[in-house]
Amino acid sequence: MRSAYTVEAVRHAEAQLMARLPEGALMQRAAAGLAAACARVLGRVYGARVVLLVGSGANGGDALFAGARLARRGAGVTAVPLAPGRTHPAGLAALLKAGGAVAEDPFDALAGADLVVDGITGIGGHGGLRPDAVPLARAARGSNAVVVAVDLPSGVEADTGEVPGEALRADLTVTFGTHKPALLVDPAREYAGAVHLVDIGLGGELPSVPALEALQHADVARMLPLPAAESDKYRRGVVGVVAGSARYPGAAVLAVAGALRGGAGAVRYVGPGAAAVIARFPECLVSTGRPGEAGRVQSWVVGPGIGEMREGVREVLASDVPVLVDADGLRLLEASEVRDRTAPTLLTPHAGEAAALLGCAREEVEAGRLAAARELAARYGATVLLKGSTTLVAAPDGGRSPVRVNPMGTPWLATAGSGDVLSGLAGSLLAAGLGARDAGSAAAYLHGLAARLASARGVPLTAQEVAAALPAAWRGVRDPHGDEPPEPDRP
Ligand SMILES: NC(=O)C1=CN([C@@H]2O[C@H](COP(=O)(O)OP(=O)(O)OC[C@H]3O[C@@H](n4cnc5c(N)ncnc54)[C@H](OP(=O)(O)O)[C@@H]3O)[C@@H](O)[C@H]2O)[C@@H](O)CC1
Ligand SMILES: Nc1ncnc2c1ncn2[C@@H]1O[C@H](COP(=O)(O)OP(=O)(O)O)[C@@H](O)[C@H]1O
Ligand SMILES: [K+]
Repeated sequence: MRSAYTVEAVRHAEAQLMARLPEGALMQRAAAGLAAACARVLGRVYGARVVLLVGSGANGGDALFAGARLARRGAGVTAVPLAPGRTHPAGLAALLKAGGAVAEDPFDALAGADLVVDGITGIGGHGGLRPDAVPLARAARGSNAVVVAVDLPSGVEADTGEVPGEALRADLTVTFGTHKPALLVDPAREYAGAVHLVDIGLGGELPSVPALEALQHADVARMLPLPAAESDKYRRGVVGVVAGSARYPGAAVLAVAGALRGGAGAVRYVGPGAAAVIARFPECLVSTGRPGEAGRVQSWVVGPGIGEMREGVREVLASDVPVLVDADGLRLLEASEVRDRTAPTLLTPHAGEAAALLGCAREEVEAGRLAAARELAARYGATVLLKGSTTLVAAPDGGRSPVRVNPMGTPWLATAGSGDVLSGLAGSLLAAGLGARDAGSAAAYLHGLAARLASARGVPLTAQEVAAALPAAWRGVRDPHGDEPPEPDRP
């Protein structure tokens, strides 16, 4: 499990640690890790031209001390102080002593740089880049230099992943002690580039519950249901799928395709797509009546492509088993039908659906995903899986459990019907006995991994191919020697 902590938690942990260490020791650890990462990026330090963008806080101090280390190894290092007179004094002195200098013309320096180090703001920054920093950030991005951000790309909000104004776009972010939410949640995550975590000894001082957590292969492998010797199809769990309509028969097929690969012992399909489903999946139990008449299930999935089937949503929400509501189901539900449930509910909106549920604009959800997921979970008393470039899973427990962020996706998933596959898959995991938070986050993980496998080397994928790659994804997470596939190329 990887985790991310808020600024408050980081500052508290740093204070505890600093109280036991000589003054400046922590910053030296950070600077050493930063300089080593810069040296790896440069390949050859001697003769390299390095420009430091230096803000008024300790983030600038890190940049200056790392610059001093690079200067001692023969790099030509110049600093661009953004708040002259408030530059970290010891850091600046160290840089000058090591042979570095203050840049005479910042834009000339940036134009000729091999490496730019962004030390404008870290966890203390708020409100986006200030006007004087904007042209420098743009010049850095417009140069041929590799841009390395210190702790965070300057201009992003550490705790939320929001980007309120302009921010600096980095190729690599070297972060200290722990990830911060902004490094895992879009839009900020986009600005960070690759992320390298430097251990500065903070681990033991951080609280046991982080703000965010991201599953890894081993975590998912532990959650996935395995049939035991005594299992039969009913004990493994039956998932009921209410999906599709005359207008969208494909949604029924795709949701069932996901459900068949989620570990439940049987899939019951209920709705007008029964003929299409049985033609494609003879292993599915189908009926055309009402959900309440279809026989017992251990979970329901309701919503993909159901059009105006309001009655189906109402009936399923009135049941006493876990329910996943997706797509049209989210439009048709009454908030009280969700809030009054005693069994778990998992809502799986994309940003547009989340905006409709919250009564705000889609852009607002996309700009503040973390806040939107938490707010939805609180308002509906349901677990919320917010889909999109960053998929988040928030539980309705007032922040007691960390929000899960899915590290395993690919923009190739932005293809029609892939959400239907996800809903079936997550519903199947619910039927197999996983809690809503685990079912949602494990499903998003497998779904993302399947998509990465199916789109390997940059091949467009279809929703059916995502479903077909799910067995390979299960195998992948279960393989103790399996490598996690690299992040797909981002445009
Ligand atoms: N604590 C530790 O032990 C360790 C900390 N470490 C490092 O310290 C970093 C945190 O340092 P920090 O607290 O000094 O804040 P920081 O991110 O440098 O920025 C705040 C300064 O910027 C200013 N400012 C604010 N907003 C701004 C904006 N939009 N645009 C421009 N300026 C803006 C604000 O001044 P203002 O002008 O508002 O008075 C303030 O002076 C952390 O990220 C890590 O890198 C490591 O060395 C490990 C040990
Ligand atoms: N830019 C993106 N990057 C990564 N994943 C994405 C992106 N856009 C969409 N997705 C994923 O693709 C799926 C799309 O689901 P959804 O929006 O419900 O589409 P549909 O209704 O067509 O099935 C979700 O799993 C979502 O997280
Ligand atoms: K920075």
